[in-house]
Amino acid sequence: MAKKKTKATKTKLSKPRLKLSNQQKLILGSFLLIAGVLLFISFISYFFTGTQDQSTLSEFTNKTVASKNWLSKLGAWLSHFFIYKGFGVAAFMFAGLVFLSGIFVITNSPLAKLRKHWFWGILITVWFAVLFGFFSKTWPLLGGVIGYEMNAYLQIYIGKIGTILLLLFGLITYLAIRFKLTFDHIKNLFFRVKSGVESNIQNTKTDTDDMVPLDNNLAEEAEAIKTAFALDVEKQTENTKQSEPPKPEKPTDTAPSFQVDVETPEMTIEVEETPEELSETDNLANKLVADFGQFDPTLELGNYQFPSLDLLKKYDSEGITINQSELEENKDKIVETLNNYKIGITNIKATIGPTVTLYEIIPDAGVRISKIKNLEDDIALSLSALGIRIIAPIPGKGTIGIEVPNKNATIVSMRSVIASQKFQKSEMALPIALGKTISNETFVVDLAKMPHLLMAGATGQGKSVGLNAVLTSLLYKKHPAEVKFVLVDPKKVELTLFNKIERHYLAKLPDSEEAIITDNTKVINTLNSLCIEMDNRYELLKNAFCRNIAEYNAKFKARKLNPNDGHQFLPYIVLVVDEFADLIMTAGKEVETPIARLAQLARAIGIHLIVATQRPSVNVITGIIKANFPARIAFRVTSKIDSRTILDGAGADQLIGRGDMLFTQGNEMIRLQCAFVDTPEVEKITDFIGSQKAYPDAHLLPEYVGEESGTSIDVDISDRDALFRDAAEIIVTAQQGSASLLQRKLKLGYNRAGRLIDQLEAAGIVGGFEGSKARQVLVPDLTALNQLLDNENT
Ligand SMILES: Nc1ncnc2c1ncn2[C@@H]1O[C@H](COP(=O)(O)OP(=O)(O)OP(=O)(O)O)[C@@H](O)[C@H]1O
Repeated sequence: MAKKKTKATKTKLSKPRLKLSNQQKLILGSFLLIAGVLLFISFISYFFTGTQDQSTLSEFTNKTVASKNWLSKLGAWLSHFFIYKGFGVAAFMFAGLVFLSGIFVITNSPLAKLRKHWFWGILITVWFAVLFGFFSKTWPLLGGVIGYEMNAYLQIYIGKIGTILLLLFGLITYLAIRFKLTFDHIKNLFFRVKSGVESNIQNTKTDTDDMVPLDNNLAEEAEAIKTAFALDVEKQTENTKQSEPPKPEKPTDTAPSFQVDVETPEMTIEVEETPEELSETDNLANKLVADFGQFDPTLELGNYQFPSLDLLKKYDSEGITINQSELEENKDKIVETLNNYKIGITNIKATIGPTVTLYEIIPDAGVRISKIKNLEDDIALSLSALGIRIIAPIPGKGTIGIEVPNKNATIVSMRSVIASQKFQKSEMALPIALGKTISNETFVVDLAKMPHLLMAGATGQGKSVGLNAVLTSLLYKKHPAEVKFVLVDPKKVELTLFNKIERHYLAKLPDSEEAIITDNTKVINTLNSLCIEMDNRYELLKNAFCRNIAEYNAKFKARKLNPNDGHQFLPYIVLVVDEFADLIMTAGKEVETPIARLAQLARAIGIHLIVATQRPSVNVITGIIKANFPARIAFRVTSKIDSRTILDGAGADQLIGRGDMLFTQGNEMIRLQCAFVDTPEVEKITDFIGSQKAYPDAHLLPEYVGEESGTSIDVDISDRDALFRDAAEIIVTAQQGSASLLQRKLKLGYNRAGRLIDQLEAAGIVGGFEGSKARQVLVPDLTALNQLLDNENT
């Protein structure tokens, strides 16, 4: 907008203006105004006094000879010059032009416009002079000498008809250029005149006309079209600046309708020219964007600084070093082992990665691939190395790959992947720099496209580092307004550092104190709250006619969605669950159901899940979870079965650990070295972000009222759980009214334990729900409990 304005001013400035002082302009302007008026008066007077003044013209300097002109001698001379010797009546145009010039000078209007008026004014004058030249013999004053001479000159060369046609051509050209006249306008005018005449005829015949029924039919149709295009008719009339055709004096029902019917085909052509109309909301949105610019979600933390690369550590052992002797040695061993089994090779090529080197071989014709695949252990034995993986064949390459770990692995630093062009220039919604591939290329993926990530690996193989790498990537690329994390960390120590950025990047339940969830019971509430958030977001998307969060946010930024209707900019939400196995063990279905629901539905509304587990067994990673997590990362696992569970194939058991991983998004498997980010680095980053201005609170998720908070529950004695008495005894003995105690002691799921607590409350054994505190136990000891329960039964 600002740009547009400056442009407009520039164009205005470039138009020539008079370089005079304001006083000089006033003097010159008023002189011209007066001159225009004087010319006009003298011209008028000329028609009354011209003939009498003829004789005085030659006596201009003679003071004794007076002129009859209203402006005396000067008037007589000027009018004679302009009208008689000049252009006849058309000379009035000069009076007008001089007067107009005065106005332009005084108001300091652009001279270019004035020049245009003069140009067209002179042309009109000449045109009229030539036209009136035809009548010069009878009325010489009409066209003046110039008009007469020009007319006569043209007649000599093109004759009378030619001159008339030339004048007509001049008229058409003038109208076309000045008033943008088109053929359609002429046609319209013609039809109007024609229909006007016809309607007059109709008027005289209406009483007796037996064609009325037919006309009525036409009339109905025409009436509809007429209403639809009423606006256009008006517009056309204005544009062409033609005078209105004679209107029928008092139109009858049939007559005017018939008239419109004739016009219809021309109207249709005009419709195509009509610019597309914007809806009211679009207009308003455009106006708002023009006034305030696009909505900027980052404005509240406008001064937020992204962490700099210096916060990340540089490692000495970075960069690939080629150990030629190691390469040769491995190559020889591979060739030798294969030869021992009578497998010939036509070609061998090595690609050195940060942790492993890929040897690509092309076997002789006729060698079975499965034969090489079966030699995995033999090759591993001959190379005396862990983690040999054979990829036979490498998809899309027509070679067989043998991955051999390097003797000295190089660290892939977080700094190197964050600094890479690929990451810095990525336009992804949620870019993650995972690490480097075997060909040493930085590997960047979009979490929003995955859309959820499952991570598994035995303890100590790099899962936590992997999670940190994911979170760090997002911190380096996304503003606090654009992404929020929900962190679940049952181990309580892995993600604690992120507490420092609670008010920038974390989301939590309204009543919870800690943003990072470490208590398994709270996870259920959070997951259910995320489900509510998901439903709310779907509602918003539906109302905004958007299919996904990106479309919705783009529309919101363009101010097409009204915040008063509940619309708001939606940040992406990334839910990170560490130690998923632990959660499933303690809460079972109660966790699985909302996780599966989120995984199934949340992709479009910007909630993405990252679930990490140590134990990738089938009762943790159930079929329903697996089906909804197409993107998986496997660090080293201990068994082939675990590898199958997580990757649907072997391979993860052959990794070498320390961040060596396999990544799949459903199809091919990519071996990567995970970027390494150490705890002090994460601490520095979170310190840096945490020290900056933050939002007043963490992003609040919708409130979820869990089952635990149920108030008055009347439970029938006969409906009590079979374990009711046991539960009551445990609670009374421990004097602690908590569901988790029952879960532990009775090995129950959360749901059943919660129900038991409700029943205990109804029986008056424990008190009401008290938020995060355990319920009060109302029965002091087992004797009292027995008494109470016995009394109930009688
Ligand atoms: N990408 C990596 N590059 C180099 N070393 C790594 C990498 N990832 C992990 N390591 C090494 O492995 C160690 C263990 O990693 P990490 O703490 O991530 O394991 P984990 O799988 O989370 O274990 P646990 O499940 O017990 O928490 C790290 O302290 C580090 O020394």
